[in-house]
Amino acid sequence: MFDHYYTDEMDAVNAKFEAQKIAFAPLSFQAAKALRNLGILELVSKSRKKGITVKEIADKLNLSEYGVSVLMEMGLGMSIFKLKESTTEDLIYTLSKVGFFLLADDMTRVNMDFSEDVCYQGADDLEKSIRTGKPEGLKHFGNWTTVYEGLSQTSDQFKKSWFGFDHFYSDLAFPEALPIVFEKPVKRLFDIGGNTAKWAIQCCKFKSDVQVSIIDLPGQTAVAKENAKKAGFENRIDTISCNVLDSETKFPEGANAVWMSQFLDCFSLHQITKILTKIYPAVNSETDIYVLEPIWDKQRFEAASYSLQATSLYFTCIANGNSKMYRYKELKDAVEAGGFHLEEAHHNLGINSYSLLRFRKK
Ligand SMILES: C[S@@+](CC[C@H](N)C(=O)[O-])C[C@H]1O[C@@H](n2cnc3c(N)ncnc32)[C@H](O)[C@@H]1O
Repeated sequence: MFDHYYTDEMDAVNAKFEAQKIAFAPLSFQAAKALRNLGILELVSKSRKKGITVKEIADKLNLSEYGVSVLMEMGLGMSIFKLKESTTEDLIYTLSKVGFFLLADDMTRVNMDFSEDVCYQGADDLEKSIRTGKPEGLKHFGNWTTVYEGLSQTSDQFKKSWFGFDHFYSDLAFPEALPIVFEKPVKRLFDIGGNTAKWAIQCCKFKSDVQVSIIDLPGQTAVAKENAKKAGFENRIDTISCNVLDSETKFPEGANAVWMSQFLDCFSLHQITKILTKIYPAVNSETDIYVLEPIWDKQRFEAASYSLQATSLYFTCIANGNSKMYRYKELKDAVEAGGFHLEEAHHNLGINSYSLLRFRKK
């Protein structure tokens, strides 16, 4: 945990400023997005140390000086721009470090697109979601109980930002997870929540004799099957369509390893234990159960913890109404309550500090 989670050292002047940032957060978010999407950040970046005026930006981008001025002034307040000392009447803007990250940092881009295309409208229903325990914001996209039921039917823009977000985070941890999982011989691996088959395909490329079964909802297994075929692995990757929460769902037997990446965060702690209780009879004492998750109290950087804390709210108002990004102990305890015990934990996988946890039957 970061030290300042325990202390309150900020002076009142700065604390009041922080409170205003929250009070105006919807507007500042939209301003930053407009600065990025209208090409203003890029133009200011290209002006380098020389800097650029509102008039120059307005002329180059064919926008009104009024429109550019309100965005630039808010950007100055948000520390996206810095002013250059000048003798002229006009303010001369340069790009700050914050502006650089908004323009060029992948994590910031992926988070902003996800906030805009997946979360923004539904965030207005957050309070209601907390009261009802349902993802009240999901109705903006379709009439589903969870986002996973409708994922394959959402708009291209929604899918682009949802998958961009999902893949950005887990993809970076996969290369470091592969040698750990395949340290021991794995002939058959079950990938629960295997989604687009990204992990399954990487397993097949990494190990020439592994067979992977993807277990997921029907909309996702159809896409996974297609992707496995395109990658030339249709004989080594099969799919099993099911809802893991249905009472009739039984997990197949015969896996040396069970893999769940960014999967358990789709469920409440109670449901996590229930899923593990279902896996229990399908595995033996030699089967390794792998859980790959970004855990907010295991992050090296505050920006990463903050991203995860914010992602939890997406689960509340859009995804399902009852899950979140977990703390290490609560996640470990929920899995262990299903009849397993933790064998090893690797933290800090990939640049986003994923945790890879290996469990076995008690
Ligand atoms: C966040 S994605 C993770 C995808 C992938 N494992 C990764 O690491 O990028 C969660 C996956 O779990 C699946 N899922 C969610 N609820 C499910 C359920 N009740 N039964 C089966 N699969 C489910 C979703 O369809 C989705 O493919």
